[in-house]
Amino acid sequence: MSKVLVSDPIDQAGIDILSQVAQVDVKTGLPAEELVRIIPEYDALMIRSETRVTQEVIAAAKQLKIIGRAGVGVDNVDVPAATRQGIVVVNSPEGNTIAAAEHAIALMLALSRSIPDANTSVKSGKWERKKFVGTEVYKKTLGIVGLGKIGSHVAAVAKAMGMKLLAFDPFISTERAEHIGCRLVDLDMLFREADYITLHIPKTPETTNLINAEALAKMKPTTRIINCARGGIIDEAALAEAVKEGKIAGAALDVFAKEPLGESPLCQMGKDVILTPHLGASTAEAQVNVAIDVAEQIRDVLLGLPARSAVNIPGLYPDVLEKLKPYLRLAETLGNLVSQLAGGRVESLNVHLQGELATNDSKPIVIAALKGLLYQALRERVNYVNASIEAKERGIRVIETRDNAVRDYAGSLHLEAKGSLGEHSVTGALLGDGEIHITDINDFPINVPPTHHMLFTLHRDMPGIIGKIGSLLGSFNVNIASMQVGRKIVRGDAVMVLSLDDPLPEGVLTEILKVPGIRDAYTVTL
Ligand SMILES: NC(=O)c1ccc[n+]([C@@H]2O[C@H](COP(=O)([O-])OP(=O)(O)OC[C@H]3O[C@@H](n4cnc5c(N)ncnc54)[C@H](O)[C@@H]3O)[C@@H](O)[C@H]2O)c1
Ligand SMILES: O=C(O)CC[C@@H](O)C(=O)O
Repeated sequence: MSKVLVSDPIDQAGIDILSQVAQVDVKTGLPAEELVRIIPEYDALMIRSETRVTQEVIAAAKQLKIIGRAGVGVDNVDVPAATRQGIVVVNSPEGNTIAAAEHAIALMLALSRSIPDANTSVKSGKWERKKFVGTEVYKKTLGIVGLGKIGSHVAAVAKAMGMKLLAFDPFISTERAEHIGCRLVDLDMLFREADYITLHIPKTPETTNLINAEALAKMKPTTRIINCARGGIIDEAALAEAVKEGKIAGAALDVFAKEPLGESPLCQMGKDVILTPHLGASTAEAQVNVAIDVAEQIRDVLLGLPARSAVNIPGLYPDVLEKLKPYLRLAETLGNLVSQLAGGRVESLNVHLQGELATNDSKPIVIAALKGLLYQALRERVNYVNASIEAKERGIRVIETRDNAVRDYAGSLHLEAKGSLGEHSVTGALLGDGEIHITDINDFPINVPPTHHMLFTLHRDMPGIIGKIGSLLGSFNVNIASMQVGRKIVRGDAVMVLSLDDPLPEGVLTEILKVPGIRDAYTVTL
């Protein structure tokens, strides 16, 4: 039975789903070295934002197939290291959108009306009505940085509260922004004009310290900043200084460069700075959503099915996969076959998609072909996650061409590989019942299903040659299951394809190559 480690607090709904297919161990708050020590026994890891899945953890995770992040941000996972090791990383892109957006709105209102300090004041027996005079958000300008899922929901709520909306998002069209009710502006203008600035962007090299001393200097003394996105997007020391000196009016932060925050100048600030401990996603509803979403994906991957929100493999959604599955098998088989014909150290792979295959998203097909191509070198280590990276690292040039004209088959795939045994090509198609057929080898037409042990020869089409190969194999006690010859012209060059019941014993290939008329011979295991 598979084993899943849940290393952060996850809603029981997720644990229940995982328990259907695996032994689930919930061990939260593990020190880093303890996680490295125990991770080798697990097939899946489910986390929220606390667990740091570092390169060291991944290197130790010899059995791990999937890391599930019950939330959006995967910045606590070393995704490139996971990809390299063939581990799928999945998240829940939408499960906590509403929770995070509502937290940003709550912080904006709490900041405007000093709610946390007013609450503390009343509870301490005071009645300080003058001290807590606030400001309204109605008719104020809200600058939204990042107009994705959360930013868009914040925009909808803010618009309903009568706010004017500016937005900065270099990846969103003006039409989309206008549809949401926002005017797209550059960052400089947003900094200068907004009364409230709310951040809803990922932390990337471009967004790290986006709000620094220079940016803060452009803002109005009445500006308030809300960060419910990621720590590190704001330079916290510069922010504390700006609020202290009255360069801006205040800030409300849910996320920090280092979490837990611990000692920080921000903790010394009064009512104009509000801090929450990364609570954006912490609603009962969001926790159920993300737990179910991610647990279902872990369950599916453990059962050999695709994940719907993998961040490190192309979108193999179940419906797409269902349609493509036979073609993925075809691509893998042909990739494996052509790699054995071309020999080790393949330099280039040309993937030519024909007929209905040319009209589909080709990325999964190319990946499947690479997975097959690398199988001889990497065996079970190569999968859909790391095939492209492994091919790139081996310097394999991948060329993709397509031709949507339908010929003999609805869709067929032609692979050409250049390796240490020269250039070789194979074509394959699916028959009506989904059975794979090899329809061409090195431009010689054939029609054979792939089998476990195969022998291919290139020879001169002449009387007696087939009989000689048959007798030779017989003398080594190798049983031939089927045999077919493909030729372009009579008594010209030809290929012979034999399906064998047994692997070819050592030395037989050398004997075959000695048969007069045989130019080349290859054994293949599929
Ligand atoms: N506080 C929490 O608990 C909590 C909860 C959920 C999500 N989040 C965080 O909120 C953020 C937004 O999440 P989302 O679901 O809306 O993501 P999303 O991918 O839907 O939206 C992000 C938007 O940022 C834009 N963007 C990227 N780089 C940008 C840049 N340099 N400048 C401006 N815009 C840029 C993208 O075009 C996109 O529209 C993420 O960082 C996520 O991790 C935090
Ligand atoms: O796990 C959490 O509570 C935080 C989640 C949030 O930061 C996210 O990126 O989804």
